[in-house]
Amino acid sequence: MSENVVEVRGLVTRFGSHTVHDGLDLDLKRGEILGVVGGSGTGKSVLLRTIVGLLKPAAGQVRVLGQDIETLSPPAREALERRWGVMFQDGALFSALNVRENVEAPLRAVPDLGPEQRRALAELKVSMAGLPWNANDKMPSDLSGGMRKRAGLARALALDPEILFLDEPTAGLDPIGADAFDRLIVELRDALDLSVFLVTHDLDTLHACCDRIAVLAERKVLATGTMADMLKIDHPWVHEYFHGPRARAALTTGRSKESPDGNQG
Ligand SMILES: Nc1ncnc2c1ncn2[C@@H]1O[C@H](COP(=O)(O)OP(=O)(O)OP(=O)(O)O)[C@@H](O)[C@H]1O
Repeated sequence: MSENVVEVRGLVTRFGSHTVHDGLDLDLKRGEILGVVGGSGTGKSVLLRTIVGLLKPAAGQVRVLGQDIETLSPPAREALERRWGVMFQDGALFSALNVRENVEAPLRAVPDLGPEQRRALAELKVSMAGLPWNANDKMPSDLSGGMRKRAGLARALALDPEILFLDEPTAGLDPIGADAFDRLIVELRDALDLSVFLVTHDLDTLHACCDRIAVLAERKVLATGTMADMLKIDHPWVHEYFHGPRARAALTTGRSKESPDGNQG
């Protein structure tokens, strides 16, 4: 039986009187890429932010790598937080730091790591994220959208995480850049034994990367399963999403899991 690296049980999240999740259950299994989909405003990003401890649930439990972040002492919480990396939608880079310095930022929390080692590790992650060597010295404002996302990914990989959280990694990328990013995610999962929680609207990404899909609707996870399972679900939004014109286009022209390795975008 595969181990769950994230377990969400009976989650309730609220902003004032607005209930976003009401009794939501979800698992992320070790080694899988889980695609989290749902209509706009269904709470995909809020779920991600709650799992990584940036938002406090109103009720329910979130366990990551077997631990409930809410119950941990500050040092234990920091130690747990180092075991995952998060890539936010816009890369969330520090605008006053160059790419290398952005990736070095989380490494500053590691004791006994000197400046030279920190620099070398950061440059390694920049290269693993598929950026050219000369990107290290560039400022975020000098990067294309795709390069900013890769820099955000490099920073998420800085501490050798076990879990990678990605919020809409291909949003705003052209199809070739998005295709390359999908392949990079799969390559990194395979090479680094990552478990990946991937929020997306991109049907091509679901086809190309995801082992399982979780659909958020009606304030909970309405269904989880493979793409084949999703195609059988008789719920109006799920049916429209997975059988609509864009879904058909993704099926016929989309990025297949079996595609040969590509270039960076
Ligand atoms: N900090 C906040 N304060 C108040 N409401 C919030 C806050 N963050 C999110 N919300 C609300 O929670 C709901 C879920 O937001 P969330 O960003 O998780 O949606 P989403 O599913 O990721 O949407 P999208 O696909 O459009 O990115 C929305 O109604 C949003 O307005």
